[in-house]
Amino acid sequence: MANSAGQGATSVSQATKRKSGAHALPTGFAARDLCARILRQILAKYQPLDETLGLLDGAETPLAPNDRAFVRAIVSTALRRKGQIDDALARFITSPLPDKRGLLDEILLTGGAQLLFMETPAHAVINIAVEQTRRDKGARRFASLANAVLRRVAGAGADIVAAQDAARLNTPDWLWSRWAAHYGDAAARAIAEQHLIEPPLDLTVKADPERWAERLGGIALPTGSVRLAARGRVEALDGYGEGAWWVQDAAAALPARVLGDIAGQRVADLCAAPGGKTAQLARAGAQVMAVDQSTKRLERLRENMARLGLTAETVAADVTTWRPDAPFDAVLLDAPCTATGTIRRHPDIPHLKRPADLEKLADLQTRLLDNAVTMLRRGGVLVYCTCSLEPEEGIRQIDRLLAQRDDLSLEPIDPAPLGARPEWTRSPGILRTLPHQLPAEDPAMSGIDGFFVARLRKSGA
Ligand SMILES: C[S@@+](CC[C@H](N)C(=O)[O-])C[C@H]1O[C@@H](n2cnc3c(N)ncnc32)[C@H](O)[C@@H]1O
Repeated sequence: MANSAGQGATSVSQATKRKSGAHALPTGFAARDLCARILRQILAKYQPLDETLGLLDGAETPLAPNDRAFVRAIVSTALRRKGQIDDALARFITSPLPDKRGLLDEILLTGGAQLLFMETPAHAVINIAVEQTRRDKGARRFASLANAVLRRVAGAGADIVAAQDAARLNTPDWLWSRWAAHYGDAAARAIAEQHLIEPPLDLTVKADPERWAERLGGIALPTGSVRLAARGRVEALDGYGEGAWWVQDAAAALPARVLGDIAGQRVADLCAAPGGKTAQLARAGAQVMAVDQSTKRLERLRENMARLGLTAETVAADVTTWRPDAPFDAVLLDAPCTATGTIRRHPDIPHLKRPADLEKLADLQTRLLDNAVTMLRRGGVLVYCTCSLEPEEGIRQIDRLLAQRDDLSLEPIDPAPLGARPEWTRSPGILRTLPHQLPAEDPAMSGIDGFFVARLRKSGA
């Protein structure tokens, strides 16, 4: 990882100098400038990280691959560690700042992430941050403040970080108190600690996980996923072009398998795109109908299936109202949710989601689930899942459904064929993973997304 002053950016500085006739920008300016702009989009405009990274492609002068990776690393660190960075910066900002201060906060956050967590040389970080401040109309008057604050953070940063409660500071209060109430204080802390660790890459392979693990330099997990510490473009990894595997967190690979043997069955994959679970169902020999309301995301699903050489019928429809021509043998509903179980992979989530989002999504899940049940034949199996840690999006949906319908019952999930750990299947018919529940000696190979999965059967033959 390029963590020096941002290799590859010299050409950007020279080009800018030639164009404007102004003095040369410091090496690495373009990368840090993009970081501040990306962070602004996420923190002030609530745009998801994946979408803001599109700014990388729209850059006036394209960034070198090293610089692109550096931008991703800074932004991800800034989001993951924002509570700690803000706490460190605040110690040296002695008087309140006016509301109008341009990109100052994002520039300081970009600088703080590098100084405190990325071992980037302090002089480069501070020079660039001061130049960014000078060039931003709204922040210009704070250039000497940026200089003084970042210098002090550079000097005292290691001691400050050593004394901080990292898990607590980086977790919003509302999420911390919900997790403590539902899972207990120790689990809430363990979850938050796992979020600080950059997660490994998990793959679902069509066959032979042991051989692929060896070929790719990773490990085969007991669940059958292949886990790699590898970084960089997944398209460049062995087996991508031939469609031997797809990217899917080890927990995300469990719900489709909870359906059991589905070979030859008609299976509905509801809220299917981009198709990680569709691929599993098709690979298991089912006739799959993949339904999603987003035509754009369904297009991606079709591309993914084509690369993998797998087939599924696709339908663009709203699953809260859609009716199939005939009932299905099995239904998988992977409902949209707050995705608080995936914070380690998406460190923007705590900065984007609010309690009101939870309420809205829980209501949508209720409507999706109620309609999904109507698509199931008598005697058929329904699997409901979300990648959320919040009970409203998991167990409470199932409790409500069971209280309203006497033709459905929870059916025990056998952990053995799933390679599931005992703590994931503590109540019959429910599987629940928490982010810290797949420990490993090497922290970089640890963790699993937080998923809720329920298996229900409709009575009758
Ligand atoms: C959690 S993602 C699904 C991930 C997918 N199952 C996979 O494994 O790759 C949720 C999906 O729900 C879709 N969605 C949201 N509301 C919907 C609705 N009312 N009807 C159909 N699809 C919906 C979104 O477009 C999104 O693709």
